[in-house]
Amino acid sequence: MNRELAIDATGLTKKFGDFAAVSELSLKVPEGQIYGFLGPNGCGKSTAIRILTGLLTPTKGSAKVLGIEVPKQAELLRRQIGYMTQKFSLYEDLSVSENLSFMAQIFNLPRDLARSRITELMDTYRLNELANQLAGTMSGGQKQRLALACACINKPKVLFLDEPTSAVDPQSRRDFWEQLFDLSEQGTSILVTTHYMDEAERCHGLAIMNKGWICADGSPLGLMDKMQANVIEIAGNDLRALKDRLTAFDEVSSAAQLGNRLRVLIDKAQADPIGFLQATLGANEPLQMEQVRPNLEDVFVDCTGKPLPSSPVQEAGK
Ligand SMILES: Nc1ncnc2c1ncn2[C@@H]1O[C@H](COP(=O)(O)OP(=O)(O)OP(=O)(O)O)[C@@H](O)[C@H]1O
Repeated sequence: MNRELAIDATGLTKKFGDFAAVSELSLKVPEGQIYGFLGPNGCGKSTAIRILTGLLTPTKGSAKVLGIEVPKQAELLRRQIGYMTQKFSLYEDLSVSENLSFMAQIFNLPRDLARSRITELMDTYRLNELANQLAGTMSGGQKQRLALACACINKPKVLFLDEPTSAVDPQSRRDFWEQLFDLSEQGTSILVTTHYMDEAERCHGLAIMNKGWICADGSPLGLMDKMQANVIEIAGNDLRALKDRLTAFDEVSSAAQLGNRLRVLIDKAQADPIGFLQATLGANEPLQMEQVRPNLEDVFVDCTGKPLPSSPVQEAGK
């Protein structure tokens, strides 16, 4: 095992009956990095995380997290990781300090150590003034801070965060990411699922999943550079009709309106995308076209709109 990898998964597959929720997933997360896990709803991100945390047994494949094999050594691993799920994993009828004390008990922290750790976490995550408030009465942002504090009670070396920012405002999300970078600097490796492209851009590395398969993996900049489509923005009138016309062509993988512009993804096999569009639309249309830099949303749309690889697992299950 390469000790510089916090997560090292190869060929993980999870089937529920005949349905493969995760197919041949390989994922390498270097120690200390924040790795983003993206993909459409239902593509298998949470299932993959549940396998990596040792909560779910894969149908096929193996993974090592911190050098510990899952699911074989799941109990050993659980003491060294933190897991925050998308539905806040808090006890709503317990106060802030009671939630933290309860987590400390689950991890069998000695009483003195628990006390000092809880004090430290209440300071770090600005929970002191809320110590006696019931978790169920807190705002989304406050609950999120408490959930992160709870997930960190055992000073985890790897943190798994499943859509941790789905219920919080932009400022709270920003603060949350600053806290993740503090943790990363202290050596914690983080795998975080998100549907927000601004969050994805902050990650050191990204894996994008589609229908159980990883369809792209790399740094945000690397993924944008490698994208298999050029991006053209078209300004003009009647963009809804234009969109319908363009998406009928195989070369156009996506067209989406942004204000008074249409953002069009055109297969890189077309060496001259603007020339292609002009020829396609005819010379008498007064349209302004400009080739622009791809962003991560383009990468996401391009990658999740592609056909899936043929799956030996799915074929075997037929
Ligand atoms: N225990 C289960 N039994 C049967 N099917 C399941 C089970 N758990 C997950 N699935 C299915 O596996 C697929 C992947 O689900 P998963 O929750 O991993 O997706 P996700 O990428 O995390 O989605 P989201 O972004 O919406 O949270 C879905 O089709 C889901 O219905």
